[in-house]
Amino acid sequence: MLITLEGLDGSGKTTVWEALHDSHPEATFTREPTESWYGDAVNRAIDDDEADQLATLFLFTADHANHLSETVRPALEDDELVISDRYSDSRYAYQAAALSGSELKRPMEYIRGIHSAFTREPDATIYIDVDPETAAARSGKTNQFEETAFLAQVESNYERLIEAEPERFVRVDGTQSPEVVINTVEGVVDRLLAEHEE
Ligand SMILES: Nc1ncnc2c1ncn2[C@@H]1O[C@H](COP(=O)(O)OP(=O)(O)O)[C@@H](O)[C@H]1O
Ligand SMILES: Cc1cn([C@H]2C[C@H](O)[C@@H](COP(=O)(O)OP(=O)(O)O)O2)c(=O)[nH]c1=O
Repeated sequence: MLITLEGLDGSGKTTVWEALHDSHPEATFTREPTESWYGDAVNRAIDDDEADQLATLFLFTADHANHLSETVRPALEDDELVISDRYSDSRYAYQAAALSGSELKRPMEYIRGIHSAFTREPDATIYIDVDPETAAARSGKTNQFEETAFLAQVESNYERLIEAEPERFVRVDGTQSPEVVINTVEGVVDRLLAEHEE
């Protein structure tokens, strides 16, 4: 089973993902951008304010392809629980925002289209919900994607994704204390696993 964690920068995904290591030690924990050289290339683009946004999309997508073949698909074939800190929805939300106003007419549809031929949809996605102001403040605005106005566009893209597939998403209020958010997500993962095994 593939469960992904999504949300704005600073929503608390990594805090939750780390806590899940203790509550669900049997799972395969992974993330995007990955630790591979493809992920290194992605991180160079994230840190370059002048990076071409279409080129950046393809770097993220290349990293995703390698992530699928090296980590996600083999673990799923072994019937493992895979928990990924960010996954394809991050592209649909962030790169659609980064490419709004570009030559692409419908950036989100385009990005979904290039993924659809090869990606593996998550079985469930936990969306950690915080407002863009909280997200920007918590993340410290260290890169081009962490500005409040940009994150507001990303947030509305996530809302479009949730509206289109409400059955896949589980929304968790990320403005609660870390303890409450962690307990809630651990409970959600247990429920999803139980439903998956039915
Ligand atoms: N529920 C929370 N309430 C307040 N601060 C939080 C909460 N969860 C995480 N943080 C803090 O916010 C910052 C970003 O958290 P992090 O887990 O790295 O978020 P993300 O991976 O979504 O960017 C960190 O300093 C973290 O300690
Ligand atoms: C995976 C992914 C991340 N990003 C952005 C979100 C972050 O600003 C940055 C790095 O991701 P990440 O390391 O997960 O940052 P954070 O823990 O702060 O959420 O890359 C995209 O724009 N598209 C993507 O597909």
